[in-house]
Amino acid sequence: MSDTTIKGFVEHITYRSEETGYTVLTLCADGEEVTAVGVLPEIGEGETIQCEGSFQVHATYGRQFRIREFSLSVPEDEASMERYLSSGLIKGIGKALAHRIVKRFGTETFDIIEKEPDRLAEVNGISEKKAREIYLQVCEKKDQRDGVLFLSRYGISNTLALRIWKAYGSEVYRIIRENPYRLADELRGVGFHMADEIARKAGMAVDSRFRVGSGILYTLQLAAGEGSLYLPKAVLLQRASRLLSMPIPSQITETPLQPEISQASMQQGCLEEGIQPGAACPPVTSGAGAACQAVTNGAGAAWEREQDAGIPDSLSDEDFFAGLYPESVPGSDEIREEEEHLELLEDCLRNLSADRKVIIKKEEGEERIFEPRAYYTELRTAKMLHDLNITYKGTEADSRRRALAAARKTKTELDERQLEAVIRADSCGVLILTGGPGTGKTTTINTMIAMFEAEGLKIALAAPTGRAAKRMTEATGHDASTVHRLLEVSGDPEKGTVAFGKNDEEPLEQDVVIIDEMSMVDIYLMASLLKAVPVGTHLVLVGDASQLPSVGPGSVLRDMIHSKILPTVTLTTVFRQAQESDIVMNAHRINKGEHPVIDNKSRDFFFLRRQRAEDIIGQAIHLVRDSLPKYVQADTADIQVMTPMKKGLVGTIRLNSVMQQALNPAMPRKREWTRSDVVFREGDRVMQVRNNYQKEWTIRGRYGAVIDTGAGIYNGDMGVIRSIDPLTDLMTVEFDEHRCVDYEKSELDQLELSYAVTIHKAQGSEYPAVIIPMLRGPRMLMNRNLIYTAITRARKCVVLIGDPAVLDDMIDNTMQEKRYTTLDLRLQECEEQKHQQEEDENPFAWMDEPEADDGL
Ligand SMILES: Nc1ncnc2c1ncn2[C@@H]1O[C@H](COP(=O)(O)OP(=O)(O)OP(=O)(O)O)[C@@H](O)[C@H]1O
Repeated sequence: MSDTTIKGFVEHITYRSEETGYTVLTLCADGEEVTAVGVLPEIGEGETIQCEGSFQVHATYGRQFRIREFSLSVPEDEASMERYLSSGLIKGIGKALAHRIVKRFGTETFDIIEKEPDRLAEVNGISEKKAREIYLQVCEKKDQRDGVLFLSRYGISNTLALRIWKAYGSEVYRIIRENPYRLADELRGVGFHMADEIARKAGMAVDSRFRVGSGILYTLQLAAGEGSLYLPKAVLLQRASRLLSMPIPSQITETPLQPEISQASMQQGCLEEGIQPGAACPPVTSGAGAACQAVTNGAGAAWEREQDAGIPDSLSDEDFFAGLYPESVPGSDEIREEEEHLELLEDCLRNLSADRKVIIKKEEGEERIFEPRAYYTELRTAKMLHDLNITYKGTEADSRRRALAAARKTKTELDERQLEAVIRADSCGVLILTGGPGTGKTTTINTMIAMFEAEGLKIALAAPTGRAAKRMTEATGHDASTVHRLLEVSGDPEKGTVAFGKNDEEPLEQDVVIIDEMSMVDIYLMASLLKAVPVGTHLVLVGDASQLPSVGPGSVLRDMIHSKILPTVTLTTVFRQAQESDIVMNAHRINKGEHPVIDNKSRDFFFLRRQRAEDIIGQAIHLVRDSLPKYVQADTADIQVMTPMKKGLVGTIRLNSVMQQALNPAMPRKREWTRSDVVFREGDRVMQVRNNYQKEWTIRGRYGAVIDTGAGIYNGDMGVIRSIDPLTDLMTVEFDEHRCVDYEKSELDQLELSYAVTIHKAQGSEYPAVIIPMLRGPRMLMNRNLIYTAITRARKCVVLIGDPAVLDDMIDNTMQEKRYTTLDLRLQECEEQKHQQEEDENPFAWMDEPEADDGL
């Protein structure tokens, strides 16, 4: 059908998607009403537009005009002008005033507004000030629309274009012409690839310094997404070259994976050295320490994100790693090209450093490149931890007495290390308590609480996720909150506007702060926490360093332990004995690289051999629906299937769809909503997938009376869809403790079906029974760390279903992606500085230093 041009004013906007800009509107053109559809920037009713496109007949909606090209016109006749001014687009002008303005100036109205705005004051009811405001608004609207239209030509969505316009205003034309990469470097939501596409359309050279510089910064951001806080220069330049599709200089190579130094081996070291009662310096996990670098498993979280970014299911290890290595030996031309390229990269890196966009540090035999925020956050975190880590001198004997009294009061038989931990929590500013499942961490925390309470101290308990906080509350009998809630978070983390009410100016008032599940705390949350903890507070950090690391950047728990600067007690005795819990014993075996016996003679650890994905899923459904609830005396909703991946034959996407059909099939009386092919049905199990601090919840009594209200639904919170109300257009989800939350359709992106969840998402939660499909997946993901984390989520029963060889391979696979972090090094630097300072102040102090105080 041939293109036509129509011009008219927007009489009514029937529908508009803010996300895509898709708009359905009624256009009044030559006295005729036309339904027009197309992707348009933000326009208002009353505006005059000119559109190019064609008339088509839609099967349901009939004849409509499909807009291909679009431009805004200044209203030309008096009626359009009046309509525009009174449409509400210009604040402060209503119908009557618009009428008076147009009556006064006629068809020259817009000329007057733009060129002689002062004359608006001639109209009754318009002061000079108001005239100026009208002028500014009209100009601003016009400029904004022109800007958005200009950006849309580069394929930028309207919503994003509007944000770009708000950030740069009319400077955007120059930015696009000179350096579109600024958008990627400075604005959330604009990635390097988008800026690169804009630059390509704007005709920018591929070896432009702006492009290379932006590529380097983007490479650092990607590394942060995988958990790293810096990259060694060689690694950075190689990854950046790959991103920029430029030759990879053969002078630089990267080792992407390396064996994990497991918690077990760290503990082994500790066992050998032991924690000698009376050791002068704080006992630390060591042994493997010298060899142990800040290595953590970032692979999983990163892999999950990459899956979301569209990596095909079928990607094999070979495919994945193929991209990581140079393919062939270069010839002389290629070598020259590589050299030039290396020079360009180095030069751009120097410029970034001069502009303070990166920090380059030479340490430990290499050059390291940090984003300034990452560098200073680690540095400040180390400094704050170091400052907090005071030893209350001369109190050791008192601390021991208090710890023993608390143990007596709670009728707890503490072993040597547990007692050591309680004493150090009292005598030190910072204590790290670490150990695997069943090693008595909770018991130790409870004794600490009793001790601090007896001293009349105020205690705060917190954990990184809602579920972990709930578990902490149950285990201690004391209220625990999320760390975010403790710090009185406000704002929206998705938009990067998080603020904490508790900080260095308004610190926490409690005398003792105990944080559980520390393995999930990333460096930024840690820094925010420490800011709010004043020196003199007792900070107790509890966690299992063998669990998956935090989703966010950093390797906080492991680095703190590895630094050997902070008092650390590692619990290694497993108190839950084999006859009582094979889950715990097997988890410890797996952590040490041993293979559990899978003869199904256990009461809580089972392996069901199945080869085909269909059989695995069928078996999982049978267990969830029929056998496990009775076996562990729990609700069907408490039996959790957890799997390594989102995609694939037994990934969460597929499992959720199949399990939904089996456990909560469609029925005429069950209402449902659909979002991106996923059906959300009344009765479905769902999980909140991001923190929403503002989301309000209500608890109602039997007859609907409100019993309690509050705000905050967190990433990982699980619930059931209770109702979908067609009248209010709201979906009500009931979370733990009967907290009911209403969701609008547009908020469905905050929820996912949760019949099956990824192991990463289940981190920090516990369930009565856990089912884990064992089917082959990417080796990078399927490692010991992951299976250890999955198994330790179960309280009463674990059922693995699939191929036993997969379990064996996971246990043997200790390869994981390296997280580049330096909190340990910074802590050591703080300590060195302290010694140096002491030495400078009194260079002969060592001469009259007493013999090492045994501390206890
Ligand atoms: N010193 C001890 N002597 C005997 N039993 C103990 C001792 N300490 C803890 N226990 C028992 O061992 C079991 C596990 O202890 P606890 O729950 O404190 O460990 P945990 O490390 O917190 O475990 P998880 O990480 O699995 O929650 C509990 O039944 C507890 O009563």
